[in-house]
Amino acid sequence: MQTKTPIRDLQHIPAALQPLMNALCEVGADLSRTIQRGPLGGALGAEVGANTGGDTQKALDVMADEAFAARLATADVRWFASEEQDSVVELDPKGRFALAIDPLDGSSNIEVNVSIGTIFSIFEAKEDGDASFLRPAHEQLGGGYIIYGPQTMLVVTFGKGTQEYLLDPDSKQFVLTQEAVMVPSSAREFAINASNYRHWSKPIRAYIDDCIAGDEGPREKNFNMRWVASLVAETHRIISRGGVFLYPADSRKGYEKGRLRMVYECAPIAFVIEQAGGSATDAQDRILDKSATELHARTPFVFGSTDKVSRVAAYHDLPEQEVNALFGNRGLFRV
Ligand SMILES: O=P(O)(O)OC[C@H]1O[C@](O)(COP(=O)(O)O)[C@@H](O)[C@@H]1O
Ligand SMILES: [Mg+2]
Ligand SMILES: [Mg+2]
Repeated sequence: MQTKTPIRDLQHIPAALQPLMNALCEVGADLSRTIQRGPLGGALGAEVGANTGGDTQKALDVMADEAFAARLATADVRWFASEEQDSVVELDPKGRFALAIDPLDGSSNIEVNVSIGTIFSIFEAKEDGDASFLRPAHEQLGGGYIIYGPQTMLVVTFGKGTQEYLLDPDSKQFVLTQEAVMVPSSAREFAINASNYRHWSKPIRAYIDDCIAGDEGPREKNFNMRWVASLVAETHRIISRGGVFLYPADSRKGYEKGRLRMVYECAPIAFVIEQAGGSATDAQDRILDKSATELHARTPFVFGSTDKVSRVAAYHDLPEQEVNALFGNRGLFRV
C-alpha cells in the first residue's frame, strides 16, 4: 500500500523540492491541530522570552520553530534561518537547500482566535550560511505561506504561477484547490496600521489621506480599510479579493525601515504576490530586486494589486507642494 504524503497533489512542485515541501506541510498540519485545540493543549500564547529583534516570544513561536527545525533536518535542508534564532543553523551538511522561516506569523493573534501563519523562503544552499540568504530575493527557488484560519491552506510559488492547497481535515492531506491564483485588481481596500499616522512620511500620509477622503477627494471614490495584524492573513485576503497592504518606514525608534523582515517575511510574500500578477515594493523599489544586508534586516513593505502599489510609489515622486497640499487641493491625482 502506498503511504500518504502530506501534500496529495505534487505536480506543481519541482521533484527536488518535494521532500522539503512535504516536511513543511507535515509540521504545518500538526501545528494546525495544535492551534485548533488552543488552550486544551496548554498556554500557547504565554510569553516565554524575546528574540533577536526584541519581539516577545510566545510558547507557540518557540514550539513551531523547534518543530520545523527538527523535521527539516531530514528534508535536504542545509541552512535553516528562523525569526526565532539569532543566526543561521546548519541542519544537514549534505543538504541542497537553504530555508528561511517565520515559524509563527501574527503572534499577537494567538490568544484571540484570529488567523495566523507560517512564512517560508527557499534558496539553493551556498557554502556559507549567511550568503545563502543575503542575496537578491529574485533568486528564491520557492516561497509561500501556510495560513491557520477557519481553513488551513498552503499558498506557494516556485516561479511558475502561484498555487493554493487546502488541508482536508478528513484525509489530513493538502489538496490542490487553485493552479493559478491571481490577485484581483478591482478591490478598493487598503490595509495599514493607522495608529501610526503621525509617524509616517508625507507621501504615505498623502496617499492614505486621499483614500480616506473618498468620493470627496482627488480619487473621487470611496475606500474600505482593514488591519488584522497578521501579515499572512492580510496577504491571503489580498490574494483572494485584491487591495493594497502597507507597512511603511516611520519615525519611531526602530521603525526607520518599517517592521517587517526582508528574508523570511517580505521576500517570500513578494514572490507569491508577483507570481499571482500583483506587485511588491519597499514603497518605491521592487522587493525582489533587493538583498537583505543581514539576516533579521527590516524593510518597508507595500504589496497588492499592481495599480495600487504603483500609485503609492508615484506619491513619492510628487513635488513637495503637492504632497503638502490638503487633499482637496491635490491636483495631480484627480481621476
Ligand atoms: O502590531 P503591528 O505594528 O500592527 O504589526 C503587525 C505586523 O507584525 C507581525 O505580527 C509581525 O510578525 P510576527 O508575529 O512574526 O512577529 C505581522 O504579521 C503583522 O503584519
Ligand atoms: Mg511575522
Ligand atoms: Mg513570527
